[in-house]
Amino acid sequence: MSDFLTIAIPKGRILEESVALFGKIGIDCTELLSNSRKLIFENSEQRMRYMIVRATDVPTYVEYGCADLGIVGKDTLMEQEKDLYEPLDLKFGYCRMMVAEPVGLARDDDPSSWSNIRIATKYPNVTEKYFAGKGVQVEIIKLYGSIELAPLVGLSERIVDLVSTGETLRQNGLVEVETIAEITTRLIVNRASLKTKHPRITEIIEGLEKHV
Ligand SMILES: Nc1ncnc2c1ncn2[C@@H]1O[C@H](COP(=O)(O)OP(=O)(O)OP(=O)(O)O)[C@@H](O)[C@H]1O
Ligand SMILES: O=P(O)(O)OC[C@H]1O[C@H](OP(=O)(O)OP(=O)(O)O)[C@H](O)[C@@H]1O
Repeated sequence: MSDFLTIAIPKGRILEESVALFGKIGIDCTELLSNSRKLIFENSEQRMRYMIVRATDVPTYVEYGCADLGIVGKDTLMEQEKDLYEPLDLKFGYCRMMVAEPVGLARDDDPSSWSNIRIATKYPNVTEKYFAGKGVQVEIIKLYGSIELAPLVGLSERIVDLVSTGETLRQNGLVEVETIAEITTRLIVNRASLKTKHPRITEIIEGLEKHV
């Protein structure tokens, strides 16, 4: 079993592109698209295993070595700051991590006036670092989804969240204030696997590199 290479792939919005990308280098994990309740699949001929996990859990499985490789958004990596090797930007899943607020609020670009405001977000660590870097103290309210609701009902003044089409902001009367980071999907590798399974992992990295 230990000579198998295991890849952790996130369910959700980057699943299909991840499966398609691996397909281009001859790694067939289309079983992951089957909507079954099975969480791990094996291809013994190729000595490969694929596991399907929540996007936010991918770094944990890779850090502990349960998966040798993983696919995950840069937003998740920034938030978790785990000790992982991140060799490749896969260039899909593009979005931006933004500060946003209700439209029509007096927009004030002087960060010192932002002190003591409440910010709702799924990304408390990134948010804290970002505002600390500006010398601004904020109160962070951790949420798990539908972040755009928070300023509409008085839970926070601003939000930090991902924006891709901008439709969720628009439909909820919010506007972008500033960009924290541009986000894409990354390949991550367990540091020990990189040594013990070096040839196979290098082959995969070099193969993927040609298709991104
Ligand atoms: N508009 C977007 N909103 C959210 N994520 C996006 C968007 N566009 C691209 N992404 C990328 O897709 C990744 C996975 O998002 P997805 O919505 O599938 O999972 P999640 O709900 O964030 O995670 P989890 O299910 O673990 O809570 C994000 O981490 C981000 O890198
Ligand atoms: O700019 P847009 O294209 O509208 O995309 C942005 C929205 O998509 C994500 O939410 P998701 O769909 O993952 O749901 P969630 O709020 O439950 O996390 C993100 O958190 C925004 O709410």
